[in-house]
Amino acid sequence: MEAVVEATDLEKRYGETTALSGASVSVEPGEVFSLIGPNGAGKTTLVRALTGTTEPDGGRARILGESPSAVDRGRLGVLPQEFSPPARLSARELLVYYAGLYDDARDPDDVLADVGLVDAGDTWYEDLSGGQQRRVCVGSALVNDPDLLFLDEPTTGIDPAGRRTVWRLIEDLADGGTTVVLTTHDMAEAERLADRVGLLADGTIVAQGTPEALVRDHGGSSRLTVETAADPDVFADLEYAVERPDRGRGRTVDDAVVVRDIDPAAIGAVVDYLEARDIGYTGLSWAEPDLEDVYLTLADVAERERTDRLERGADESDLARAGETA
Ligand SMILES: Nc1ncnc2c1ncn2[C@@H]1O[C@H](COP(=O)(O)OP(=O)(O)OP(=O)(O)O)[C@@H](O)[C@H]1O
Repeated sequence: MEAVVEATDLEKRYGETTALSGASVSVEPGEVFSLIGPNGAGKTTLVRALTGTTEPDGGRARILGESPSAVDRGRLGVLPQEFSPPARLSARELLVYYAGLYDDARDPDDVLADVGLVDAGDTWYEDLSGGQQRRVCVGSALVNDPDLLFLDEPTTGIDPAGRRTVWRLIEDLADGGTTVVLTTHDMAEAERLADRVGLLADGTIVAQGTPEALVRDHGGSSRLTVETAADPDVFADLEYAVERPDRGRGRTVDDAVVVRDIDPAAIGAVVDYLEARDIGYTGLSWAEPDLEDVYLTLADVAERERTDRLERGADESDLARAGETA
């Protein structure tokens, strides 16, 4: 089956900044594909290159079998990260307005219901809460019942209940065959919605796969977190690896330790160990690795590689300068 989204080696530079450095991604019909990655990794730029709002400097992008700028706009839905509709139109009027841009649009009231805003339909956009505003924006990307939907951080600023409304909406769309590409910083969102996840770092996809495969390959081991100020050394006689929790980028916390690769059935033995040695603790929690662990591990590796590259670059230019003056 032909991919609905096909990006090959996309490059994009803004002056000195490289936003995309060979990003390749392929999304199958009906898939929900989530792009995750640190701030500035290039997610929005990739979405913009794929939706025809920015022209890449290199590589090739195709969506729905066409170049992004040539694709039938009636088949495409786009929610940009920054989107400011007219402030003095009500939620309903905005959806009516956007629906009017298409020949065969959905009933705006149905869209209003889908995004959970029937009660706020007559409120001016500027008087809606931030989360309600974002939901109207999500609705505006759906009015044409697109075959392919790009959502750039759709749930940012939306409260937990509203976020679930949007998640269910995306799930229903996917069940109905819509292909969805979404960017998010919410790992629970990616894990719940995405068939596949692509982690973008430094303008390139450093890992992609189903959430399960990514967790298996990069998530590390299960962990038992013990909230204690005790030094990890006091756990030396325990038959498990014990360390301070890593909060990413080399940062650790000092009021907890993590017991690695431990079966839930063995938690009792750890409690016995703590009690026998009179080691004070205020809580215990066990967790399997998840997408957040994958994210923290891979983003950390990418960041270290970037720093190394920058340092090597600085060394090389120092050498070149030294060569010039010699
Ligand atoms: N129009 C622009 N002009 C100049 N630089 C830009 C422009 N758009 C993006 N950039 C730069 O390109 C890089 C990638 O930005 P991009 O917005 O794609 O990242 P992102 O992964 O979406 O980040 P975030 O998670 O913060 O939304 C950043 O360094 C950004 O500053």
